[in-house]
Amino acid sequence: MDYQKILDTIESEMSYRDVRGKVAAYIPELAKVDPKKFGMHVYCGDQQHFCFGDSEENFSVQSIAKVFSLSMAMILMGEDLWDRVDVEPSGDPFNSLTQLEYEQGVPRNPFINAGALVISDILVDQLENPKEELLSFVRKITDDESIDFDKAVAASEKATGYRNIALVNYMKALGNIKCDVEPIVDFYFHLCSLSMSCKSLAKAFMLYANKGVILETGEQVLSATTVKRINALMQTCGFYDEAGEFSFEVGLPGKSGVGGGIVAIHPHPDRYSVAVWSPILNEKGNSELGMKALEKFTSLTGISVF
Ligand SMILES: NC(=O)CC[C@H](N)C(=O)O
Repeated sequence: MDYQKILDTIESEMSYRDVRGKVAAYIPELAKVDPKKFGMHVYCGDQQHFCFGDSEENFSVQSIAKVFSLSMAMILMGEDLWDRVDVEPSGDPFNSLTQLEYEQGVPRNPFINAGALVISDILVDQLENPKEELLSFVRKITDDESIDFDKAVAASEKATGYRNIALVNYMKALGNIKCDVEPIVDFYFHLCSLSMSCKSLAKAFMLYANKGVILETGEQVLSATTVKRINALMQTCGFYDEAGEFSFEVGLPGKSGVGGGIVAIHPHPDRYSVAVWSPILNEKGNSELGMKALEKFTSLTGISVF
């Protein structure tokens, strides 16, 4: 498979000029990002890298990081986790409050904000230094000690994070939050502020394409069952109320973030991970050009899970 040729085709045929959406503005720091940015990176099971454009520039990964916090919570809690958060697509926007009222404060899945906030509560409750341990986990699976939070993005989201603070308060009232609200949202805003590139995301997500084993070292970090569950959740819930559309167009488990990044994986044995970044979002909060680029990628490679 000539991945570089396929990426070159995508780069030459697609542009930010083809899309109409807008860069996320509800987090003021994200509104400053250049909408013209476009990069893509593929990492394969034989450790080959292919890329184009701004693939090595760091951006705010936002909700993509919810996959890392979920992984850590599954290591800590195993199947008991599912008493606190469900595994169903929500069909609602990522920051919605409505389902919580008639579902007694149990979020539909770990990738909507409510679910990721319950996961944050678990990590804050059970870990000595949750932010440091999150960084250690991500640095280890990426083999990159330079990965860090973007403090300006975390502060910007904290200053405007009324909905997320409301979600935690509401779930606390319904008995599904143990810790104080402040440390939970502080952890969550730092989680979302993680700054990574397409290259580092593709490296990190090879773990999920490779049955929980770090490709380069052979270390088993997550069990095969855990990875099966996380990939299933990425497939069914990774794009909120556009999860069906992403499955339909791209056909891979994946996760998006309002920073304009998308990462997707093809599991063992034809393993690859692919990350794309274009900050212009569609109305569902997913990268408009990123989705189109991934649709083209799986059409041209002919490799998707379906
Ligand atoms: N979809 C996203 O990337 C949302 C994450 C963002 N930090 C929020 O809580 O609103």
